[in-house]
Amino acid sequence: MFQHVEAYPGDPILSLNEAFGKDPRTNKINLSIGIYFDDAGKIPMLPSVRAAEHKVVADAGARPYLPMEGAANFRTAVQELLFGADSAVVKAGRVVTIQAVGSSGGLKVGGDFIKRYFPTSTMLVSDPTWDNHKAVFEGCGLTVKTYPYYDAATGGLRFDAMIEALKAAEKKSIVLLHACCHNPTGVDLTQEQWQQLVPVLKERELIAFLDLAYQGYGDGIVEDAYAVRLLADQGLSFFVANSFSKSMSLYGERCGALSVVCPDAAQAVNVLGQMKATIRRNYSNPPLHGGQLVARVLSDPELRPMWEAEVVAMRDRIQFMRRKLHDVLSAKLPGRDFSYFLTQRGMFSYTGLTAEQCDRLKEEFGVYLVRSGRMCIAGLNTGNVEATANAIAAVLS
Ligand SMILES: Cc1[nH+]cc(COP(=O)(O)O)c(/C=N/[C@@H](CC(=O)O)C(=O)O)c1O
Repeated sequence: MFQHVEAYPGDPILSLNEAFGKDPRTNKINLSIGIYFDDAGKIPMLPSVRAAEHKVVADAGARPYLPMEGAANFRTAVQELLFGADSAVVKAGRVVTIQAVGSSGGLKVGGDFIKRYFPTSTMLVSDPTWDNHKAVFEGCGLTVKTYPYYDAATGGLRFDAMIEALKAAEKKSIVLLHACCHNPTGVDLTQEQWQQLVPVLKERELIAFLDLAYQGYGDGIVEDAYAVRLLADQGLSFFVANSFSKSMSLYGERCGALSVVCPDAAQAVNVLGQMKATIRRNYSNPPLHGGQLVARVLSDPELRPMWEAEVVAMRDRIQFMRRKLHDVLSAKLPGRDFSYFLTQRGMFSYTGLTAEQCDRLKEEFGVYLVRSGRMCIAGLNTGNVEATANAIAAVLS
């Protein structure tokens, strides 16, 4: 019956993380999956989220289906977080926001919507990009191609090449852009470069699809929404998927959203309607609990500042570990340049380590990086940074 079903090779990130979990070594170090671990190596339950959960559980009652588009309080809170409390596009009724099953669900719903209404459009993603972007959008039936992005020679951005490629892109191409904290490279556009990108998007009638999975891990919660607010202020229509997995440490609660900025309120009504239909065809309606935690944290005057301070602390700890690893490695291998750990931002750094070197790190030292050479800095802590540096020094020597 299923003889033709081929074996699953595993996911480059999630299956590696599962392998880490099964690894019996007590000195193993997980720098693979994009999860924030605290200095004790644990996934935190943020105090603001715990307090919200107490309130939500105290008020909890029946568990009805949510509307296809999700809970109204969640959707409103997301719009304020992404676009700002005084957003003109929100006030004009031009923004559609749906609650999704993680931002992965938002990407999928967005991809299905695009396939139906822009059937000949190509999806352009950065080279490289998050491992699952290509799979999600190809799963929607879209053709996925890349635009130049990462400069392996400098550890930075090939901005000119990126712009040239987008200037040559077919009209109505969809351009996937990481709003901040690029995965896997940690290399972001500057605000000036975002400003230079806008006229190219307009001239070529390109449709931006922003992925904002790490809001707060770059420069700050508001600062990391810069690209979203710039494109909205500049009158562009675009998509933005956002996640609370990392910013609220709610990974397994699957809390994300998809927003679409439309040209006018009338079109927004129909876009919302067809988003609902697309959701119904995918998973019918989103989960209740996690979204209510998010809505409570974002809207509660006591919990919101608590959460914002918690995000600062997570960002600062990652920055501290970036500096620590840079210093320890530089001391061990003085001739090598590890400055990319300091210039790259957010949760990841692109180490330039080969797949074979990553294999050695895992097999010989129990240090897990994604085979692309991506390192999740948030997996580093004061207890494992020396061992990590020793392992990297060994495979580089
Ligand atoms: C850019 C990006 N977008 C979306 C997601 C999915 O987020 P969620 O809201 O939980 O559905 C992730 C997750 N990335 C990490 C985990 C994973 O691969 O699923 C990672 O890159 O390790 C991203 O890195």
